Amino acid sequence: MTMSLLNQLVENKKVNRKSLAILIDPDKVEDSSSLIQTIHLCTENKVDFLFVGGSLITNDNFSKVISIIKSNTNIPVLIFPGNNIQIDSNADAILLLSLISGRNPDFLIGQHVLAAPILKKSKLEIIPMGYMLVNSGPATSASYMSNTTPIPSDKPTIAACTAMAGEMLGLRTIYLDAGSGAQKAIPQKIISTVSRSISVPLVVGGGLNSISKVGLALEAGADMVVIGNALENDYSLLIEASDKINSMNATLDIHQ
Ligand SMILES: CC(C)=CCC/C(C)=C/CC/C(C)=C/CC/C(C)=C/COP(=O)(O)OP(=O)(O)O
Ligand SMILES: O=P(O)(O)OC[C@@H](O)CO
Ligand SMILES: [Mg+2]
Repeated sequence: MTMSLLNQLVENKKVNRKSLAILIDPDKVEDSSSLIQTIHLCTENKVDFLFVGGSLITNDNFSKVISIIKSNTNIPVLIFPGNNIQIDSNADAILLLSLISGRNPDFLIGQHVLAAPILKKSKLEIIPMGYMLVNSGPATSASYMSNTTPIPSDKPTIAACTAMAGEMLGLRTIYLDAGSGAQKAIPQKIISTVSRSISVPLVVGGGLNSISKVGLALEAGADMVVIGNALENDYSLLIEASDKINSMNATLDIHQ
C-alpha cells in the first residue's frame, strides 16, 4: 500500500528531507501547451508536489488544470484552496487550510462546514493545515480576500504561539505564507522560531523569487518551500531550487 501524502511529509521531516512544491494558479494558465511544458519541467526537475489554487478564480480552468496535470505527470496534485468551491476529486489531496493567523470565523471553520459533506464523498486525502499569513508589505490577495490581518513580520513569538496552538488543536501541518507575489518573503527569524516550536511539517512560501530566498527559508527550518509567481515568466528558479534541495537531501543520504 502506498503511504499517504501526509505520512510522506511526516516521514520526510523525521529525516530532515526537504521538498519542493510548485503552485499553479488556474487563473494564470493561458493555454494547455504552456501548462504541459511547465508540468514536464516539474517532472524533469523532480518537483515533489504540485499545488493548484488561488484566492480568486475568475475562469473555469480549475478542473481542467487538474485534469491536464493528472494526465501528464505522476507528481501528486494538492488543492490549495482559496475557498470552498475549489474542490475537485481528480486531485490527490486537499490542504484543508484553517486560517489561524486571522480572526475571521468563515476562514477558520465556516468554509470547512460547507466543504465537509463534499469532501466526505470524495476520495481526496485530507491534509489538515494551520495556515498563517505573515505581513510582507502591501496587502496580498489572500489577506484581502480573507479579510484578515497578517501576523506582523517582526513578531516571531506571536507566530510561534499561533503555530503551537494550531498543532495543539490537532492540525497536522503548518503553512507560513507571506502571500503570493509578496514583496518580502517570510523572515528567517519567524521561520526558525516557528520551526523550533512545533513538530509537524512546516511549509513556507510567498515571495520566494530568488535562489537565495529559497535557501534562507530552507536553512531557517522550512520542510517544504512553495514557489508560484516567480515561475510565470522564467523557469530558471525551478531548476535552481530543485538542485539546491537535491543537494541538501543528498548529504542526508550519505549520513543515513
Ligand atoms: C474549506 C476549504 C475547501 C477551503 C478553506 C479556504 C481557506 C480557509 C483559505 C484561506 C485563505 C485564502 C484566501 C487562501 C488563499 C491561498 C491561495 C490559494 C493563495 C494563492 O495565491 P493567490 O492569493 O491567488 O495569489 P495571486 O494574487 O498571485 O493570484
Ligand atoms: O507566488 P509566490 O509568491 O511564489 O507564493 C506562492 C504561495 O506561497 C502563495 O500562497
Ligand atoms: Mg491567484
